[in-house]
Amino acid sequence: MSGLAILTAAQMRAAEQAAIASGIPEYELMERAGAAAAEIIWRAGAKRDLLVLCGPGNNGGDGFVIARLLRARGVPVRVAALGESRTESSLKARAAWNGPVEPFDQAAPATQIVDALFGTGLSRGLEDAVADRLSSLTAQASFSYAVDLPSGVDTDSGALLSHAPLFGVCIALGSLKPAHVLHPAAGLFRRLVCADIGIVASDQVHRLSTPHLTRPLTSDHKYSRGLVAVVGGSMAGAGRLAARAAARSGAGMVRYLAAAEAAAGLDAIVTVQAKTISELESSLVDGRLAAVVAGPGLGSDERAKERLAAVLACGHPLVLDADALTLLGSGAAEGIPPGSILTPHEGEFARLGFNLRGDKISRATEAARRTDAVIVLKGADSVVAAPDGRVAVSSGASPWLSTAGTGDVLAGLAAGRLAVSGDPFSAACEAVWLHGEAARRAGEAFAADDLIAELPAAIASRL
Ligand SMILES: NC(=O)C1=CN([C@@H]2O[C@H](COP(=O)(O)OP(=O)(O)OC[C@H]3O[C@@H](n4cnc5c(N)ncnc54)[C@H](OP(=O)(O)O)[C@@H]3O)[C@@H](O)[C@H]2O)[C@@H](O)CC1
Ligand SMILES: Nc1ncnc2c1ncn2[C@@H]1O[C@H](COP(=O)(O)OP(=O)(O)O)[C@@H](O)[C@H]1O
Ligand SMILES: [K+]
Repeated sequence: MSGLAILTAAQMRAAEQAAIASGIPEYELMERAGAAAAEIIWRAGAKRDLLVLCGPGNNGGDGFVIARLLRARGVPVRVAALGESRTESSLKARAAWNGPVEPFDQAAPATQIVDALFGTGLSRGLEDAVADRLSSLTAQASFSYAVDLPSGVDTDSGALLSHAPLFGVCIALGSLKPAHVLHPAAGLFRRLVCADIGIVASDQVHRLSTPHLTRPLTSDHKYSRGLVAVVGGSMAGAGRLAARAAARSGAGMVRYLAAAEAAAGLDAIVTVQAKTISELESSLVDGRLAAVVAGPGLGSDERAKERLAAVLACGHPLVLDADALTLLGSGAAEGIPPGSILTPHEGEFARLGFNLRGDKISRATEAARRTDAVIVLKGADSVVAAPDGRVAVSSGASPWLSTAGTGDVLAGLAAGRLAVSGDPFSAACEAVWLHGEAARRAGEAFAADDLIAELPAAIASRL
């Protein structure tokens, strides 16, 4: 289920070198990049007047190619450069443009603007005057395009090294980079297009793609489709949200292991009284259990700790979220059964005590390696990392998801998908995608309960 590859700046350079070694000259890659970007711009803006802003490196070189090719199609093109070109290929592209080049700080606005100032080679923030002018020219244009990356973003972390405007389209060259999917950088464009320039990239790290789901077989029964248990705690509502999401995930059966008298809920969910530790332990002794969810509403007192210990000892694949993660704390690296999924948000991730720095993809990857579990590091950009190094990054989910209880829904959904397939990485990827799709269908100002109601339609869309 891999999607578009995501390469760091160094991996991109290595892929570029491999392409060059295979016989494609570096300048040919620049021509391909410029041609692909020019085509996208032509389709969007046709013959509207265009200003191309070119930087000193190869990103600027791409800009000169874009300018030349669109001029040849009859577009009124102006070019403004930030100083001299400094690379062999960009010098060649500038010479081939063979037209006037205005100083960057004096360029007048245009209907369309192309930011080809900096791409993957940006090593520090833009000077204030440059960043301000880029923002002002972009704000005045009706069509705006960032070539490869919006100038000012850190390629590998998605951090902003200097402030940058909002672009209409970002044209990623050759492959995606982390900044195309990680916030805040991923919020700097309305549309993302990836132009193929013939670079071969590993998709070990990729953008989350739409899953391919399957219908139950005629030979299936409720246990073969996957039995999920949700461990209730002191805040029963959160556990019930997880249980109800699991019940609409495609799994065959859901048991809710109640810590108190169970309130009425979805009748299809089998409520099992599991108030005491021995009741909980015996309810977890069932070889048919394919996934157990713990954490939503579990609580953080002594009783919660004992319940979590019973869950960790049961041996079934787990989905651990919320209070379970907080209780695990720095003990997360030990004792998690194989094939499990952990779904922390950034706060819970910090409490897991790995003391990891750096970008979100690297931190999630390292945590997956240390816990031997799939990590879903949630947020506006959710990173799903497997212990073997595979990573899928989701971005573009509805910000309306930032409402209480949606994480509980994700945990239940992940457990349901895990029970269906038994594969924790694909289950986590499917859950994140379905969660985002359900949010899209739920529209605005929804509650977590509304998200659950949309799950069957989200699943139906991928059968
Ligand atoms: N990889 C591929 O396959 C392909 C890549 N291609 C394209 O190449 C792009 C990468 O090109 P690139 O490496 O030349 O870097 P780029 O982003 O143009 O900038 C580097 C220059 O900027 C300078 N500089 C840095 N920060 C600065 C600042 N704040 N303010 C001022 N200056 C600053 C830096 O100087 P220095 O840091 O050394 O002082 C250096 O001179 C990539 O994004 C894509 O568009 C395609 O052509 C085809 C295939
Ligand atoms: N701004 C946002 N844009 C997109 N998705 C978001 C945003 N904020 C939160 N989410 C998603 O919503 C869910 C929130 O989970 P969580 O923080 O555990 O909330 P809760 O504990 O209230 O259930 C996660 O799946 C997260 O990825
Ligand atoms: K750029």
